[in-house]
Amino acid sequence: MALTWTHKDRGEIRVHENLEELSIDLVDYIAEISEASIKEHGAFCIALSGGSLINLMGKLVEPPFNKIVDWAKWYVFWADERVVGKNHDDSNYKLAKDNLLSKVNVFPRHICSINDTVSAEDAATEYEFAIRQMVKTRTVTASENSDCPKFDLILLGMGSDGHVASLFPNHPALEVKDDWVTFLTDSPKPPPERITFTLPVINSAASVVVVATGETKANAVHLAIDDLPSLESSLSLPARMVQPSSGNLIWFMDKPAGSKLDGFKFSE
Ligand SMILES: O=C(O)[C@H](O)[C@@H](O)[C@H](O)[C@H](O)COP(=O)(O)O
Repeated sequence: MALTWTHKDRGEIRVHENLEELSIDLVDYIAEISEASIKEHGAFCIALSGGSLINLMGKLVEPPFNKIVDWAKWYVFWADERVVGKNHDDSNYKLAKDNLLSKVNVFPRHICSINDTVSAEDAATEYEFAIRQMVKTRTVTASENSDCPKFDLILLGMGSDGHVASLFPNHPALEVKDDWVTFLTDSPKPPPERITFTLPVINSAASVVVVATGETKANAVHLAIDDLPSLESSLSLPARMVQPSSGNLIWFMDKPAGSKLDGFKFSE
């Protein structure tokens, strides 16, 4: 059974016994937000990240979720993507396609992936243009309190350095405020060339989920969530900068990842 509590500033925290329990809760939440979004505006606009997140979503392709989700109303985006061929093993598109999108009835024309034949800079520019077009046609909702799109759900993984999407500590991409999508050619996590949603876009989402599993993430989870002395809180930790202006923020983690959290330590 998950240990769940709400932090006064940092959203809802769900610490699961194991990955099986986490993955069931995660897909249950995704299905819930999908249904609510479709009811509200006729579509569900979800942005994926790469890494272990996609495997933790695997139960979406199994009963009952594969039957209860209205896949025809899904529009799939990427919160970050490696600038490699879409058939390259490093591609987040390929990861999602092989493990999820090829197994459910999302319409191919509703899958908004990058142009993998251009530079990182051009891929970011073109991706942002594509999203802007979908805001214009009201497929993607516009945020009421920023100049950004309001994705129904942005799913983020988190690195042991506290990066989310392809926003890394102390990287200039963290400072980009006017663009929706930016690019980097020096990612500390290979491959080096990536595009990524900017923080304003992430923080304009209706719901943001951060998934962190394993002992290696425990310190970053602590720094991202707990009340810290001023010195530590001034750290350039991208996961701590995820602060949706009006959306929900939920942290899905297993016990090892949550083991250094103040709330968790006292609950043992
Ligand atoms: O393209 C990427 O590399 C991901 O989007 C990245 O942000 C990932 O989500 C984290 O690095 C966590 O990855 P793991 O869950 O595999 O540790």
